[in-house]
Amino acid sequence: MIRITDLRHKLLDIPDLSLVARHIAVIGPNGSGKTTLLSVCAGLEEPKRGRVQILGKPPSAAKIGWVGEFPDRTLLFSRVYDEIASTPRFRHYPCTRADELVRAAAEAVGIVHLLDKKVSALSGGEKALVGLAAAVVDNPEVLILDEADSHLDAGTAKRVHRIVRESPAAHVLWCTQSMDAAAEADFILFMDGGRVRHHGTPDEVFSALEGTCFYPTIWRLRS
Ligand SMILES: Nc1ncnc2c1ncn2[C@@H]1O[C@H](COP(=O)(O)OP(=O)(O)OP(=O)(O)O)[C@@H](O)[C@H]1O
Repeated sequence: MIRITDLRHKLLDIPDLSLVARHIAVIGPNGSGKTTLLSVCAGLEEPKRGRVQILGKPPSAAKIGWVGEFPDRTLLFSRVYDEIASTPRFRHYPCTRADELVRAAAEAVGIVHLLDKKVSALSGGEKALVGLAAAVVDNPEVLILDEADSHLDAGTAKRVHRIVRESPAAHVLWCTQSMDAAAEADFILFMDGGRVRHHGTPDEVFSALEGTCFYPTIWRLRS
């Protein structure tokens, strides 16, 4: 469970929210607080007031895989292999185990051909895939992705959605501007002005958003 209690931080104002669903999409207009909420849940920002508990622990104690909105700002190593290997190496895994994990993550994300490349030579979408491989390499308890699909072509985005859906993480907290992707989540948070304005299943949330630009295109076409 992800439990939010009396959270006040920057523009966020979320009195009480318990999230038990596995695949949770966070949607809402620009500047509504999605990234801020994900950053607090990932333990990257300490809230001014209130708290977030991830699986009964503070975020800093949970095993979290994080993919930021701007991979250029979050990838630290010059070689793709070293970026994906950073978590197993920080955890002092034996070299052979770290190598197995890196190759399995690269295989799952479809970037084995990039392993020996320099990160600086990659496209934006390739960097996003490297960030995803680095986030899933050591089977995080919770996977948090901030618009990880925004740089990707439609086919690659579909593959990423599948990887994320099939991830063994207890929760995937996923911010996206693709309402069609959000429609496949188990649970949706719709944010506006730092508050959670709607939450529930895709049916519940999107029925409240019918007639707005947040209604999924695939749903509009089928009706
Ligand atoms: N200390 C603060 N107090 C109140 N609001 C703040 C503070 N710091 C930043 N903000 C506002 O928070 C908003 C940024 O929120 P955030 O990046 O979480 O939004 P977002 O929903 O992820 O947006 P986008 O879809 O554009 O990525 C901005 O409008 C910014 O001005």
